[in-house]
Amino acid sequence: MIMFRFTKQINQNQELFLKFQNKYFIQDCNLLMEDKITSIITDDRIDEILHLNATKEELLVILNYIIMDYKKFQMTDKILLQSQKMQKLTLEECIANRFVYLFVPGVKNSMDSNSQKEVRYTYEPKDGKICKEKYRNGRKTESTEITFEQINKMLSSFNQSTGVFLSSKPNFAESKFIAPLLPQEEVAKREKVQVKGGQMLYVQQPRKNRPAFRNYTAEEVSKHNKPGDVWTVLNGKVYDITLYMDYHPGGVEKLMLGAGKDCTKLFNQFHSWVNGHAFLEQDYIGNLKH
Ligand code: HEM
Repeated sequence: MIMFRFTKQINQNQELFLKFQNKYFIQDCNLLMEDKITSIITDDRIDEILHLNATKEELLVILNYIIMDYKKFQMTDKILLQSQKMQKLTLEECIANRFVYLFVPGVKNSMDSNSQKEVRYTYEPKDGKICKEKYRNGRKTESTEITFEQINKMLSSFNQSTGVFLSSKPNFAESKFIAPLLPQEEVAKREKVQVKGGQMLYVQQPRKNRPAFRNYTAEEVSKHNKPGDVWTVLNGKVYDITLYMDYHPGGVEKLMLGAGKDCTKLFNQFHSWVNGHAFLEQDYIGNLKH
């Protein structure tokens, strides 16, 4: 089991110092083992790459993806990869050297690398795709498959200097139907609200007056934009999210921003890692007509 392990120190300049060290560990005790898992431990979460069958290229893409996600989450581009001797390294060199430091200046020191992280992600390359799973307090909450192509696309549209996806820029020509993005400060807050009940309760709700499954125009969708009758479009699919309103961890107010609109960009601005369809499958009422 290989652990790429970030541990953290604070230097004199109060900079967060994540040490990414490819040593051979058994999780939580420093013993040698076989190549199995690449773990990346940061402040808020632990990322594990199950890379028994992964090529170097796949490992590189996954690491890139995690670092991008971390930049996005921390709203920073200030992550530096350095060698033991403080020389700047590329990610490729890091993988080859199997020893690298990650610097994230200006982030508060809150990590205890041994403590149980609330959020854990695992990545497993399988048949040309990556199976990404999310666990919250040990319980699996999401499972998504991402292709390498999708990741490469995301990486190329990721604006390294602002931590924002370039493709998320509002297009004013279509802005009437596309829910507008929110300022970065708002995204950084990431407040969760108290929801009515769990996903199970939402799934079990009786569904009445469900419209027929068909293709809808943007205009038709836009009429369903009031509390008690809310539709939205996510990745070309139309959902009646009236019932979901009370179960959205980000709250009703945020969800209403996508009411009667295409919320895909807004959705990705806040949580591109969430598999929206998995949550809303029951309220999938059709596709958007182009
Ligand atoms: C329409 C489909 C949507 C679904 C199925 C959905 C689902 C979710 C889920 C599952 C979470 C918890 C995420 C986690 O624990 O990592 C979440 C959180 C959140 N969502 Fe949404 N969401 C939707 C739309 C939106 C939109 C349009 C916004 C726009 C402003 C938004 C804003 C938020 C915020 C602020 C949080 C809390 C912070 C966070 O967990 O990052 N969501 N949503």
